[in-house]
Amino acid sequence: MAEEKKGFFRRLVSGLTKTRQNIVSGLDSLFSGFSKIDEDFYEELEEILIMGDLGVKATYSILDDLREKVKEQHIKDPADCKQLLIDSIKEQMQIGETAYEFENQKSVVLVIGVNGVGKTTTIGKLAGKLRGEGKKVVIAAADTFRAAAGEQLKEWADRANAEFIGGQEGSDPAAVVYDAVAAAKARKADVLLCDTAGRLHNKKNLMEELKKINRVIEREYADAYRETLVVLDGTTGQNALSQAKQFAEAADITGIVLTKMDGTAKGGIVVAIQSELGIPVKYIGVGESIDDLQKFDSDDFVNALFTTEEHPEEETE
Ligand SMILES: Nc1nc2c(ncn2[C@@H]2O[C@H](COP(=O)(O)OP(=O)(O)OP(=O)(O)O)[C@@H](O)[C@H]2O)c(=O)[nH]1
Repeated sequence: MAEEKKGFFRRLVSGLTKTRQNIVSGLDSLFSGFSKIDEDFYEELEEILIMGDLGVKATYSILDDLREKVKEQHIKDPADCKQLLIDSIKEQMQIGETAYEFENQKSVVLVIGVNGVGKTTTIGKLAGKLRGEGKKVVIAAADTFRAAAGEQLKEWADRANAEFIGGQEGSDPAAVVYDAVAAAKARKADVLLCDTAGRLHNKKNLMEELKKINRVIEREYADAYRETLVVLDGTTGQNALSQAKQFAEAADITGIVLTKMDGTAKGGIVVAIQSELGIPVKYIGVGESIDDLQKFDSDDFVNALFTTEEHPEEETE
């Protein structure tokens, strides 16, 4: 278990290389370049956090908290601020215990996201993870807007050895979910993963579609635990934050999956998303292969971001 956690942290650190270089190299020169903690110091820190995509709101809260800590503890040397800053970022992201109950009981997971964010890949990875734990998984291709999306999803379902239920292009997504629920019941599945639409330019249709799907699940599969995950592309920075806000208006989101965290210098967006929206980031994608989906832990994330080792051998605690 400890070995597993170590490997996991190492992968997280290497996945976050670009984000880490972006934020931490700036901070290192700030901490070593300033001889005292003055307004210029705070101004530069503000700029680094904003450029790192932590978002304006989270940045200001972190700065306020840091100023207070510096004052209370009579800190004079900028270098002594580093740990305080790490603590402030961690505190900013605290939104209570993140629950993964759907993994351990009969459940339906609706996965929402606009095209190209990594929705299909995420469902495939999640299916692979659950199958690895011996769970029975059914995947429903209820995003019937694009036939190619269904084909891709089927490939992932085959790879993960999960049951696949699809529909014709343009068919009713709720009908696909209906069929998938029937299949899940017949096979006594543990988790039903539903790929659903994410056409944000037509929020009213999206809301109607999700409502219809929800009605089918409530009627046909009332005893299943419900989870609604929004998939966001981490490389899109602030745009991901605004997508999350819009989806939160259209559905009861229970968690967020942030993908492509390995390919971006904008990983700081996870701080903005979690602290501004109060919706837990449950998983992050740090690569394209089936085991590149990790449960998100904000303390591990901040530790990985600030680690100075390229290949850490140590666990975080
Ligand atoms: N590096 C990296 N690439 C990812 C990750 N997740 C997804 N991708 C890649 O992003 C691209 C889009 O992923 P898809 O899963 O097809 O995205 P989608 O949201 O289903 O898009 P549509 O099929 O167009 O609806 C693919 O090339 C994936 O391999 C990740 O965590 N890291």
